[in-house]
Amino acid sequence: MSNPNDPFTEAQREGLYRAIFERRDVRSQFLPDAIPEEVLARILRAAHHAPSVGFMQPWDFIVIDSLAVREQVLESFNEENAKASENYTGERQQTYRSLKLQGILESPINLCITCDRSRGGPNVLGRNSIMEMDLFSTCLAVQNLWLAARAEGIGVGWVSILDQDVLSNILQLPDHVYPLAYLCLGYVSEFLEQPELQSKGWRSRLPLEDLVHGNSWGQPIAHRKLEKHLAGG
Ligand SMILES: Cc1cc2c(cc1C)N(C[C@H](O)[C@H](O)[C@H](O)COP(=O)(O)O)c1[nH]c(=O)[nH]c(=O)c1N2
Repeated sequence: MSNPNDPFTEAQREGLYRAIFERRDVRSQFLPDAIPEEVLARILRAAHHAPSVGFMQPWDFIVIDSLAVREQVLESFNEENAKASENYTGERQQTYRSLKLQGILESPINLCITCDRSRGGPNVLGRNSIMEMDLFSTCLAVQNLWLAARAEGIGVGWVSILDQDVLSNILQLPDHVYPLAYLCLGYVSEFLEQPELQSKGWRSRLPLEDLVHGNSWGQPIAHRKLEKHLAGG
């Protein structure tokens, strides 16, 4: 049992922040190398230790290595991606079409993290007014997995350009189970230094100092001397 007054050592803190800042969404850099079972088990355990509303633990993890299943998912991606590209015109559309937004076949494992909306019965502590809390909890499992994978040298890419009903059908999910995150996992040739959407000129990181407000929307926080520490994104 760890002592609550026992802070992490500097090296432990650095490791945690390294995972946070060097985590990337991966789609172009996957290697075909298999992920050892014990490593996969470790990152799944990290996901399972996420916080959840009422300790509901609404997640399941569908580990997909079947090429046939992945090809069906890719077909849904291609359809939805073609529609998405129609949201843009001109140069922006060309840039959109040049982006690689999934690594479904290149990665050795796909993982669907689902949210069982009925787990624990109809009354879940903390999910009485805001019913989406189970979905938010499942997102935290995704983030835990993403960070643990980074620490293991494994890249993760989230593919959301999918029709969720088609995906549910492919994976034969029951009605009360929501396919929250479709992820591609694998070792990588490199972790990019910055988000691929930034390096490809699609969108940049916003300045953190513009996003932190004092007391109410738009109020400066200068009086807290916090502002000078926020510069640098
Ligand atoms: C809920 C959700 C859904 C998606 C994503 C992320 C999240 C959180 N991202 C990845 C996204 O583009 C990426 O996280 C940002 O561009 C920031 O880059 P890094 O994750 O820091 O590398 C993503 N990327 C992609 O290529 N195809 C996709 O369908 C999606 N979908």
